[in-house]
Amino acid sequence: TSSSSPSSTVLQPLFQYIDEHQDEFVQRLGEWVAVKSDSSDRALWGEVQTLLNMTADRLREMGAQVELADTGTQQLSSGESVSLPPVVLAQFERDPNKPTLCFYGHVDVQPAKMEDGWIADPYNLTERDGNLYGRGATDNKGPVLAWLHAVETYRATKQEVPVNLKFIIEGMEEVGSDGLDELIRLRNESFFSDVDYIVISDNVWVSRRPALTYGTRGSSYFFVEVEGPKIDLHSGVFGGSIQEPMTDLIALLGSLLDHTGKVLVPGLNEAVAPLTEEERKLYEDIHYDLEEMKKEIGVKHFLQDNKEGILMARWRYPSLSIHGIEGAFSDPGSKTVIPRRVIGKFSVRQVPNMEPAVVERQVKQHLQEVFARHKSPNILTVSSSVGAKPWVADPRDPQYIAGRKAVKAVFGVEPELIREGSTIPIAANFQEVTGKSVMMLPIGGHDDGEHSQNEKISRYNYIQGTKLFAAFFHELSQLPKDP
Ligand SMILES: NCC(=O)N[C@@H](Cc1c[nH]cn1)C(=O)O
Ligand SMILES: [Zn+2]
Ligand SMILES: [Zn+2]
Repeated sequence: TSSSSPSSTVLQPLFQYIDEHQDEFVQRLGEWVAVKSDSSDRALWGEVQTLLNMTADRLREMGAQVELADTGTQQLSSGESVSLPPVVLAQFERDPNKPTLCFYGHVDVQPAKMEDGWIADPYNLTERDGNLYGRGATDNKGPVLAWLHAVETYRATKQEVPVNLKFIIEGMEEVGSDGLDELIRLRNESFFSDVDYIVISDNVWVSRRPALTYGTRGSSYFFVEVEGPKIDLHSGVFGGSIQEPMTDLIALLGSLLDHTGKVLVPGLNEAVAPLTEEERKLYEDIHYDLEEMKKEIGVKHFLQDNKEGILMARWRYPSLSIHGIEGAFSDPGSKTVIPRRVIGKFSVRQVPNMEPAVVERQVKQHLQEVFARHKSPNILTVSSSVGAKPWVADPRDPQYIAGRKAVKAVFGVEPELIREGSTIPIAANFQEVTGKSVMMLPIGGHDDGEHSQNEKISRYNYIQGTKLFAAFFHELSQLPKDP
């Protein structure tokens, strides 16, 4: 059995199979990218469901027992309620002598349109210079498939998978994982009862070095609606005589943060966990090339002037980003309109020890106070969604030892220990509700452009990442058993 063999003997045939089947793995990624599973657009939830079905079918073909679990309904602002896409829960045959690993991932994506500046159709996976371009290539279809292919590799090479495996795959992550927290609570005593480790691969490295991730920021998403006249108006006719909704909105949005990036909502920064010396030291060893990163994203300078400052701003301090204005005139040309109703959209990334419910209250109160000072006749409505908590794990947990060994086996280097600025809405729930060890094992490159135009994963990362997951199963099975 694998438990008595040296790692290289076990892993070599697996790695060879992965190398030899890489074109099939890329082709399957193409089939998945072609499904427009954009969860932010309710009209595309059918596509989300299609991809969840494809995932379920693939898992069944590999021998898993699969359930498409109901996650309830979502209440729309109109009062109507709509059924949420289900969640794929899969489990392979269980051996009580093996540790149990549960992988969580998502198959929904952010929106993508050619006119946003994509070089090729975002839903047609395109390979150029060793990179596989397409929406969801790295976030998160590529990594989800890499886990499936790692299992397939063991089966195809007739090696016993050395861990018990469970999969939880959803289609609503990009909009806050609606319904998933409740499902986890409901299944805590059943599906999760025998799980030892939960692993997520939904982020990217921070440099060219592989990484293990032990924290994510939380997030609350806000909608600030300002409603004025009952119809859009001619700015030449009415301009100067009415208080315009857009002017109110811009003032509200402008009150949220200053030019240094500091969030100006009273009380919001007070909860932030103080920086300890031990934590500060962790940042010293991380590789991060400021100059390269500036070139890559096309900025002249960052708000901080050193590596530690930038990474801390991304991982351990809150931030506020303004995303867009619905109802504003945004087409090319010069329409001289006064929009009657506009909705500003922004989100606040949160860190330990911030609480989304508290942040949401503070933000709403701040906006209402600013608006009241303007004495506007317009109507202000502020609502929020997502409400995801930050997550931080203990990187000394045994799962991180297995992760480190797997990285070493595939890439020949030690991984960096990093945190992540984006949000996995369910990560903190996994840890709090199930009490299990949670780790993120990313395979995406630092320049993959999650959520951006021309998102990609490199063929190298996709294929080596598949090997990493195959090696991780093995290394996890080699950890000393609990006394
Ligand atoms: N790959 C993780 C990711 O992109 N998560 C989203 C989740 C989210 C947060 N607020 C709304 N959706 C992210 O933007 O971090
Ligand atoms: Zn993701
Ligand atoms: Zn994402």
